[in-house]
Amino acid sequence: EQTFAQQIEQLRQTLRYHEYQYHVLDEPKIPDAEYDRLFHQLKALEQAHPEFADSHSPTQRVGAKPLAGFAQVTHEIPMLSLDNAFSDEEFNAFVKRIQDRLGVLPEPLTFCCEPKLDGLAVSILYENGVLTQAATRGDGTTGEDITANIRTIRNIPLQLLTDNPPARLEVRGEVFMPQAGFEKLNEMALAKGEKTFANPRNAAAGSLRQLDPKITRQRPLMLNAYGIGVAEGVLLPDTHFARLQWLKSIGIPVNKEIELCNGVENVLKFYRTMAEKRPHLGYDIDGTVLKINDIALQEQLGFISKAPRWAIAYKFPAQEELTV
Ligand SMILES: NC(=O)n1nc(-c2ccco2)nc1N
Repeated sequence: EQTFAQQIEQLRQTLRYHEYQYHVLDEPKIPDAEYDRLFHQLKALEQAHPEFADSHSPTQRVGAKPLAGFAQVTHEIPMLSLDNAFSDEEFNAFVKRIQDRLGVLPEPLTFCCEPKLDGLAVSILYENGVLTQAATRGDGTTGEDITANIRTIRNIPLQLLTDNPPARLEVRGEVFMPQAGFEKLNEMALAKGEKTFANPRNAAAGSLRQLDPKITRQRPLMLNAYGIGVAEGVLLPDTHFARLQWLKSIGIPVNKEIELCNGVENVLKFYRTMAEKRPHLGYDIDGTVLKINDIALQEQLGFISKAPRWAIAYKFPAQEELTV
């Protein structure tokens, strides 16, 4: 005979497991109706026994009342935007710049190749395994706190699926709206005489900027992780691809098209393959993102900050504040 606390905890674990199977592995073990039945059973138990309330329970996705505005969040590690290539020549020039900068290079050079989802970049912070904050990319340094809205996205876990979670883990990824959900949303908007969205990216942006999480919750949004920002209390794998696999293993959804390519020819083949797949992926992509897989090489290469390499500001010493 289980206590109510044990029943509640067991249902929470069971629901987290099935969310992982469905949203991360795409291998549901039970029909949706069974999941819904368990979900409502947990909701009823939690309502009958508020002493066991837990904000990280799978039922706690729509919490807060509408916000008056969005707080600002400063990214500890800037979320910089990507440089672009529009031809094989430009990609080859990118590789040549790397070779010139690094001198000796492993041969072949391994790239982690990813579809470039056309959504909104976000940063999601997990502290001791629980989701505590989420923010938009903003200008790369400062974003908007959209924690309440991010919590409503079904494939984002409220708690990491691991027994020894990192003290702090910042997941970076793209929130997007699949095409089918976008079309259904616009149909409903038309039927209700409301404004429609021009494309899934605008729909995703508009849905994340809702001040009322109850509205965001009704929008068919999804996350695909593509990187890690802050990571404390965990030893991360030393390649990007292995880091993405690790994220997937602890419950974070990662796009299934991502693969490793050895050498420029295979990278360009991935690019052409993704171009062919593009019309029937079910979500918008606007290209591919091709990353050096080895983290040590990434760190050697670093970032070209937004600042131009050709100008410098020569400042006067700070003036003593005039005390009035
Ligand atoms: N949008 C998108 O799918 N992205 N964006 C990155 C990225 C942005 C900065 C570093 O990596 N990676 C992927 N797959």
